[in-house]
Amino acid sequence: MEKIKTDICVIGAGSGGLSVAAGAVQMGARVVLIEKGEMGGDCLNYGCVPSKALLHAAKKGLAYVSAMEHVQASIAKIAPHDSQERFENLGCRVIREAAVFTSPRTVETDSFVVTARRFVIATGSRPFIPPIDGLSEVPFLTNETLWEGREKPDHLLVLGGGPIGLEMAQAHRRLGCDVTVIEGVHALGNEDPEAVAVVTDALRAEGVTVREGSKVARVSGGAGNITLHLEDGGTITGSHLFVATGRVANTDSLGLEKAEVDRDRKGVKVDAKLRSSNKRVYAIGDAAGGLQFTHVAGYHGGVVIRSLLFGLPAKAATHHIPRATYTDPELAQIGLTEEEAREEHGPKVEIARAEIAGNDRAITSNRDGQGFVKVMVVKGRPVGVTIVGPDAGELISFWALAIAGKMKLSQIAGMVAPYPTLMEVNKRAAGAYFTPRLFESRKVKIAVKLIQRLLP
Ligand SMILES: Cc1cc2nc3c(=O)[nH]c(=O)nc-3n(C[C@H](O)[C@H](O)[C@H](O)COP(=O)(O)OP(=O)(O)OC[C@H]3O[C@@H](n4cnc5c(N)ncnc54)[C@H](O)[C@@H]3O)c2cc1C
Ligand SMILES: NC(=O)c1ccc[n+]([C@@H]2O[C@H](COP(=O)([O-])OP(=O)(O)OC[C@H]3O[C@@H](n4cnc5c(N)ncnc54)[C@H](O)[C@@H]3O)[C@@H](O)[C@H]2O)c1
Repeated sequence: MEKIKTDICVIGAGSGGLSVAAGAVQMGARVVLIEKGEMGGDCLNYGCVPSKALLHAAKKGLAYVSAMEHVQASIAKIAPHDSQERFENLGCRVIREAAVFTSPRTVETDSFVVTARRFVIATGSRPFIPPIDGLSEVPFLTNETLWEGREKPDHLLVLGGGPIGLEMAQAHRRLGCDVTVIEGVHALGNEDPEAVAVVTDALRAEGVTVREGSKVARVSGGAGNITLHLEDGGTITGSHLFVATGRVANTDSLGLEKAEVDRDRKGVKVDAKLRSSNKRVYAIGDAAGGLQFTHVAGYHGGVVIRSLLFGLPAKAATHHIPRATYTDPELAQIGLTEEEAREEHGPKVEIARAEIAGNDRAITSNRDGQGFVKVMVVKGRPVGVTIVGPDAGELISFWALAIAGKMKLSQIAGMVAPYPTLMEVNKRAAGAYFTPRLFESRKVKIAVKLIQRLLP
């Protein structure tokens, strides 16, 4: 076994690990990066990239096989950016083996013993497979295997109506499959119910069957013919089953006990600085058990770099983190939903909103269906925004800046956006906050009348 001493050892070369490794090595630290699977992790190989590529191909009306080819071509185009070669050229020592802690300061792989001043656990997550009777005896797909298919499923059963389930349900429907989503509770259960209804209505209108509150008691059948037996006695049969029922952090086979790193059901237990119970070991991204998004893993990377390299106190916050589900229409959220805002701020919350249907660019491009921007306002500042409609994932970034920059709604309403753009809907929502104050105020009307009489 070769022995290596380094400043920073990063375990996992996904969105989080790569951000730390690239940043740290380019600022002069010695970095060892250990990856047991594909460089780029889930997002590039089994997550964001293939799912967004498939959604695009399906929207463009590509045939199934061409759509899957577009998926692989998209991955191949991005892969060099995350490749072993690129990271070695940056100066990292890249090891392509599985890492296990053997002590609080040592990690081992098949061929190496790595001692480091600091470790970063960025090992991501994997699909959670629910313990349903018979499930393990039938062939089923997950986000790790869905992209290998070259034969279009006749009828795809999607277990789980979260972002993964709904995105892939819509893509497959548009690729010509029959699709049934079976969701145990509510589809997109963490999101604003009014916005979710816009998405599920659109899916249903396209022919996706979405069954909410449906619990599966048992699974039977075999390849090409799988039956879900529901607790209410009903059955649903399809040709393929895609399981998208949540995620489990990859922390169970890392030897964390030897490293004196505590974990719980969600992942490695970390403080606000993303440090574990062993102060030399940090955890970021999906492995840290909080929000599970690529941009969060990248943000975590930036936070720990400040502390790893410069010893500066840096904490990870969540109030300014946006998220989006890329169905058509898209659903995006930052900060508090209406329900959360009312719970936290009570009667202090005011809601300002604008409808997509009132946006001229949406009308001219035929995208003026259902949808809205809803802004939760407390003392003149946004504390949360929900957007459902075309390009909601793009439109939410504007609010990410506003919330991170603690901007007032007056500043946002004062912004000039080019006409005609979808972006104007954001300004209109901010403006809606002032409408009753300006246009429905007796005091304003009296003041204007007086001033008009006095003006020369
Ligand atoms: C279908 C799907 C679609 C998604 N779409 C989006 C999206 O549109 N937008 C978004 O923001 N997020 C999306 N996500 C979530 C996103 O993929 C994850 O949040 C992100 O990949 C987490 O990054 P990470 O660095 O924490 O982990 P990962 O990217 O999973 O990387 C972890 C890496 O660690 C490696 N590893 C694990 N254990 C070890 C070990 N012991 N030794 C060495 N290496 C190890 C793994 O092989 C893996 O490569 C999606 C996820 C899925 C599944
Ligand atoms: N657009 C994006 O940014 C994007 C896309 C995909 C995934 N992701 C990330 O990946 C995470 C995981 O996505 P996900 O959709 O797998 O998980 P999820 O936890 O968000 O949703 C899983 C859904 O499955 C349901 N479910 C669980 N067990 C079930 C059962 N036995 N029968 C029926 N329904 C069941 C849950 O009620 C839930 O609604 C997301 O929360 C998100 O952080 C992000």
